[in-house]
Amino acid sequence: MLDLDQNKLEQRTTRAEREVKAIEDELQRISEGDLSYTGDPQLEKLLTDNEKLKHRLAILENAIKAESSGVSREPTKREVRKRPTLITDISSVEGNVCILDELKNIFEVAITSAYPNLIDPPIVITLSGNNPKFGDYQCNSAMAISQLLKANNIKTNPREVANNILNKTPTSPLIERIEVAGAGFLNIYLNKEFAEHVLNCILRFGVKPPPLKRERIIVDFSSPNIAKEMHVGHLRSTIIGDSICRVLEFLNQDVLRINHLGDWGTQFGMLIAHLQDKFPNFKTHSPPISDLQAFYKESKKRFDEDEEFKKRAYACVVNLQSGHADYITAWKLICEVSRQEFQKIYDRLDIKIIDRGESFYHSRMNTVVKELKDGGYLEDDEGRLIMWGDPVKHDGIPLTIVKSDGGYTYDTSDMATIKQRVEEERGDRFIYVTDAGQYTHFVIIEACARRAGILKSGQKVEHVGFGVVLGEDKKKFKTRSGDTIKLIDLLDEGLKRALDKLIEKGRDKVLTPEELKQAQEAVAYGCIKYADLSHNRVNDYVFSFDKMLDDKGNTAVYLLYALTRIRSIARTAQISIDQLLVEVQKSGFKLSHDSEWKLAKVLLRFPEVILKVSNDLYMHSLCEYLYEISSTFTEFYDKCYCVEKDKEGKIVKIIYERLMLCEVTARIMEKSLDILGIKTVSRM
Ligand SMILES: NC(=[NH2+])NCCC[C@H](N)C(=O)O
Repeated sequence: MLDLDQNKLEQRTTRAEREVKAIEDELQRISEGDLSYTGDPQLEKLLTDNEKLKHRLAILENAIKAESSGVSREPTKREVRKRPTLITDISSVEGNVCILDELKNIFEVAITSAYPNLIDPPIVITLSGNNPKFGDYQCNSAMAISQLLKANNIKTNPREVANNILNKTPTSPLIERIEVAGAGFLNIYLNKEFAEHVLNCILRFGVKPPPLKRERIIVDFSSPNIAKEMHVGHLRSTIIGDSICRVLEFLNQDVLRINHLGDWGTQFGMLIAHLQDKFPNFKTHSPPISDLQAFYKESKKRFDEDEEFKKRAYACVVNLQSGHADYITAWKLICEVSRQEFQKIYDRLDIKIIDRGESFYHSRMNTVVKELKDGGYLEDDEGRLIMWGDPVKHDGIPLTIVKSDGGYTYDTSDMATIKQRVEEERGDRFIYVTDAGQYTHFVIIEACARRAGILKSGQKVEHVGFGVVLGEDKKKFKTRSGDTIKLIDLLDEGLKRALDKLIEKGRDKVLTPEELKQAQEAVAYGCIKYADLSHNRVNDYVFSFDKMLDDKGNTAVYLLYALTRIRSIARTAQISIDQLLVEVQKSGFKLSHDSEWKLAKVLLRFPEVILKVSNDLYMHSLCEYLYEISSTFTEFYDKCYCVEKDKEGKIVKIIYERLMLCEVTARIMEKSLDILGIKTVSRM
């Protein structure tokens, strides 16, 4: 009986143990991701698909590894780049040729034919700097290529690579010769004949832009807020934004200049309430608000101190938002007063811009909010609706799309704005010029717009940020009494200081009153713009009239003087541009003196400087270039006389080539100053 029981018990134990073992095995397989035990056909299919994908992934990973280590292999069809078309004949070249780009093309051809199996080899061309020993430009690809080859167990050294590249470099009318130097540099010497031809073209046809694919570019700049002051930050945005538009317009881009005025928001509630009290008949008689800032301050004071007023202000917002006619009229009146103030600044600085403030997007905000809601992009956060740029990582801060009271924010308006610019304006490039503090705002706007599919690949968002303006004491820019400086007052002071400077130099005695006034304005506004543009915009900058009106160093005054001096050379020679053209065609144009050649090479760089600036939007490179032209010109003029006079001051000889260099220099300087928004004068 006992035996029998024991037997049964043993059998049951073994069975149980077997079952436990089976369950354990299954658990093990499941935890390793193997679900095959289920026998579900759909799952089976997914599992095989998964296996296939894993295999594919391994192949791709290997390919990526091979590529990043620079392994050379047969390039795939897609990787074979279209061979660039090179310039073969000088006469086909015009004055707008970008030498740097052509050299890149030449060396792309050379390098890809020397190393056909290298995927995406580095094509590094730079300006050689001041030492003529290193040529005019350099190709520095040999070192990097040699590294790539070594990583792939191909024994070589940079000099050998440089020589291989040199052997494959096609001849070009741009290049006189190329030398292998040092550790494998390729020093490139430009061809004088080519330079002479280009300068001749500029003389005959003017300064022409290098070709660039036309894009629709929306530049959002200036953008002050209604009823609040337009401060020095907005001045920076205005100056930088205008100059960016100018360079893009010069390059034949389709530019839309937008003033994204802060013309919508809760501040209008108190402004309207105050308007109703102060000017009850505002609907029939335009209210004489001369100082909107003071008006703003008064209404703010009442808003903060008077509960009754506050309630009315809120009611006004509701009425305005719902489009009540009287409230719209009041709002328009207030906006108009501000606009007229802003326009005074724009007129003085010669700024063209289209007003399209936040209110323009009022109804579009509803649409975008609905779309974002429907798309499942919004999350509830204690009653607010927020959107993350990255829904998984939650990097940075999210946008607040709808506030807990149902209202919209700056974020909402910028989402509606970017959607309008993509879908209605059909923009390719979206540029925002604001203080550096708004950088993250635009990063998140871009991320959210991409996430929501508003922005497509190929469409670029660029935030052009800038630093704070400081006073000479390196503190926040304020008046002596500590008030914020009104822009109009600042411009007036500029005018006064410019006139003082001109009188100090005795210019009032030689210029006509009209010329003096022109010079005064050119100097005043020119120096304010140039001081801003000539610094790397991301840095804070110290606003100093003394520094910007200095006629030595890299200032507008120095450049404007230099330009008038160059212009006066042809005037003393009494040679018109037509005569100059005839003479130059007769004698042929030859660069002989070293200083002429040096100046010519600087002038030839204009297209590459313009293309660089239009791409990175750092205008200070153009200012540095202008300063380089002007100092190279001075060096040339010191060494090379253009007009020879006898003891009595009678002209005995004119060197036309040199007058021509003067003319081309002046034209390139004028064009550059024009791009910076600076007016030039013929006499100063
Ligand atoms: N789309 C934009 N958010 N543009 C910039 C607007 C600048 C804003 N009004 C300010 O004063 O700071």
